[in-house]
Amino acid sequence: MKLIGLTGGIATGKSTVSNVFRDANVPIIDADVLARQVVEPGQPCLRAIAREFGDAVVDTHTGQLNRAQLGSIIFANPERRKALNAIVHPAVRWEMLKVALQYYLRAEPLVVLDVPLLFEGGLDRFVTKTMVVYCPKDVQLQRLMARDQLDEAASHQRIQSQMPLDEKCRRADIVVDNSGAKTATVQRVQGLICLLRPSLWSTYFWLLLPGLMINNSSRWSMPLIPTLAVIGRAFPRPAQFLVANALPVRSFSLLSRSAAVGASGSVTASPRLTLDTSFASLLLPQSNMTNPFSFPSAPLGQQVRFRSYGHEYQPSNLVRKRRHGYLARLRKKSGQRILANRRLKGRKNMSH
Ligand SMILES: CC(C)(COP(=O)(O)OP(=O)(O)OC[C@H]1O[C@@H](n2cnc3c(N)ncnc32)[C@H](O)[C@@H]1O)[C@@H](O)C(=O)NCCC(=O)NCCS
Ligand SMILES: Nc1ncnc2c1ncn2[C@@H]1O[C@H](COP(=O)(O)OP(=O)(O)OP(=O)(O)O)[C@@H](O)[C@H]1O
Repeated sequence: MKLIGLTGGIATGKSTVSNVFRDANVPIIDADVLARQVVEPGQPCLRAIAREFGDAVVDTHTGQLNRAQLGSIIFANPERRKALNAIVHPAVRWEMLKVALQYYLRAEPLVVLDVPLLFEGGLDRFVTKTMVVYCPKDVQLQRLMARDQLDEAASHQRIQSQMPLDEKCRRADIVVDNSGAKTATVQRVQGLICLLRPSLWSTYFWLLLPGLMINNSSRWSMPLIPTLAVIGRAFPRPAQFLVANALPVRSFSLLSRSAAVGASGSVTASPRLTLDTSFASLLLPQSNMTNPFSFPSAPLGQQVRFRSYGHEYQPSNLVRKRRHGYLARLRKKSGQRILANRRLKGRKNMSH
């Protein structure tokens, strides 16, 4: 499993980048989300915070942590911040480890660890690659002030509570420039995702490795971890990390025979692929509505020609798409590189 450590300065755009990963069906372990979970009412961390900072930081009516008040205390005082980190960080790390293990057992090839304090906490040692989201200081300040409704002094305090962004960029394996428009960042990250996705073989190799290390003489240890992975896949992903929409809707020309035809005219071959009927109708022979694979959009009794007949050169769209289509490109490393390059160049069409 490739673990990408995603970090950056406060409000430089980590969530914006992690959303691109999420849309590409890459699981995210979000430290900010976990840091909120471990201070829910009734959690030991919340009791420890109340002991350390006084009951005033807990809302008497709801029992929730008063985040604005605690924020104003810790961002103004490095000692108090250290005290809070000492309470919250061990619990967050434990949660991160548990979720990462679940993803490992599910044989997820690529997982993102979104941690604002990745370098400060020394967690960069445990990830395969570190990725820093960068934007210039004045842009960062403006975005932070606008998003959190903070004045300039308070925003400066928050920025200075973290390692300088330039230092993070120096330590990073990958720097994502988010100083321009969001769409440019999204395209850049989509290209990176194609390059970062490990091949099936390397995923399988890393799954096998612990089995080999446990006992390399036992023939049962080899398939142990992959078997666990298959079992793990049977369980749903941890609820908070469920992906809202797996893949962007796009046209695929490879129709499976089991494709289910929806009432709206869209054809779903699997939960991950949505087929555009306007495109697919060019490729499938549809004789009439009694055909179980016909489209609701085809008029009753109308014959739809699959191809024209003649003696001139008639390239098959189906064969072309099978050889050079999007799915064919995804299958090979070289194809993935082509897609990544086209994304980076901002091409409108990814493939044939
Ligand atoms: C102080 C708290 C209550 C303020 O809550 P608030 O809702 O205003 O901010 P939120 O949690 O959304 O964090 C916003 C950003 O602030 C920065 N930040 C948060 N905590 C810290 C910290 N201890 N040190 C430096 N920066 C921090 C991060 O960049 C984070 O993305 C909260 O941030 C907190 O509990 N922090 C301690 C836990 C922590 O370190 N979280 C960061 C990830 S582990
Ligand atoms: N390229 C961009 N152009 C304009 N606004 C942006 C861009 N990227 C992010 N923003 C805005 O900047 C703000 C901060 O972005 P985001 O929440 O993604 O940062 P973050 O690094 O996750 O913040 P935090 O450290 O607080 O978790 C948001 O209001 C977001 O809409």
